[in-house]
Amino acid sequence: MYCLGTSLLHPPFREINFSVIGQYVDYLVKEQGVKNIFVNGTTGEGLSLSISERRRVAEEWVTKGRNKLDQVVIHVGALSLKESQELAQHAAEIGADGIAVIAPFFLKPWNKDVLINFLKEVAAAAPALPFYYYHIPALTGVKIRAEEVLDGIQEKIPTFQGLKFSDTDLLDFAQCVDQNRQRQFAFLFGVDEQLLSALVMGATGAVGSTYNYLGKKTNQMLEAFERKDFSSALNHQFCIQRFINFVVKLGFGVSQTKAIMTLVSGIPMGPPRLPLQKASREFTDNAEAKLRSLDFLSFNDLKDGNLEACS
Ligand SMILES: CC(=O)N[C@H](C=O)[C@@H](O)[C@H](O)[C@H](O)CO
Ligand SMILES: CC(=O)C(=O)O
Repeated sequence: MYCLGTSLLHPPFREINFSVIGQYVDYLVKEQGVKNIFVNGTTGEGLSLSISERRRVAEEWVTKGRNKLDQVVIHVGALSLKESQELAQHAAEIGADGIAVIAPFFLKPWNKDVLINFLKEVAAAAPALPFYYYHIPALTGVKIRAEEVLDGIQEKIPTFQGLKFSDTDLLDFAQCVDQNRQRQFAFLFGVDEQLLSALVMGATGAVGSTYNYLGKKTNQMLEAFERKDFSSALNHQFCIQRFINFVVKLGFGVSQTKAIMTLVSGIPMGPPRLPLQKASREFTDNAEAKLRSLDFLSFNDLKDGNLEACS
């Protein structure tokens, strides 16, 4: 069974608008079929929030998601080990389902052992919570291969539950799977445009920004893959890629995700925080036209004779 996590939260507005989180939960569950949430990660600008904001955001997702969501995993990574531990402990107190941690990215661990020592100290602050290592080398600058990090990790971190792998190195990803076949780890893939390839390599789930608004489409791909209908799965992946490729060429990142999600869901995600800049009007208009042409934003009048439509 695959769990399709979305990455969230988009803190709506520069001052976080906590009041839309309940609506956001309902939208993801009902409209996108997404019931696993990854809070305060990349897309949620977790590292741009203060510690007290991170705590409140986590609380709000856990509370509003109760009896609606399957899992709420809180990203608790920080440069300060102490803050990271405090967030881990808080996640346990509020009843989150797991915690995830990125590598510290200013003063960096230079080898696997040092990185694991850091992760271990965070995990120990929440000894009853499943722990995920969030591998995102392009953003942290910590390039230690995930396959190395996983080697022997369970002995060091007894709560180790899995990997969130946000990198395009499928050799590294596949080796993580292959070398841990006897263990019940979760292998969550984080490059949405390549998810199908990762599924072939043994991914057990996915966490990504586009599942906010392409969750339903991605679920169709997961279902096709599960019933071994690989040609349909590939068609779904191509459709998703047509959109991602289009926005990547315009310049795609966290700000643009917020703009698209506001457009598609109608829930105001607000602008990002500095140092990010709000997506331009031109970007949003182009992205909207593309979503319509692919029928990701369904408008009946477009369906007839639309060669590009994906649904
Ligand atoms: C670096 C980054 O933000 N990655 C996101 C999550 O991990 C992905 O969901 C990408 O936004 C997506 O794959 C499009 O490239
Ligand atoms: C996209 C993602 O995985 C994150 O927000 O961390």
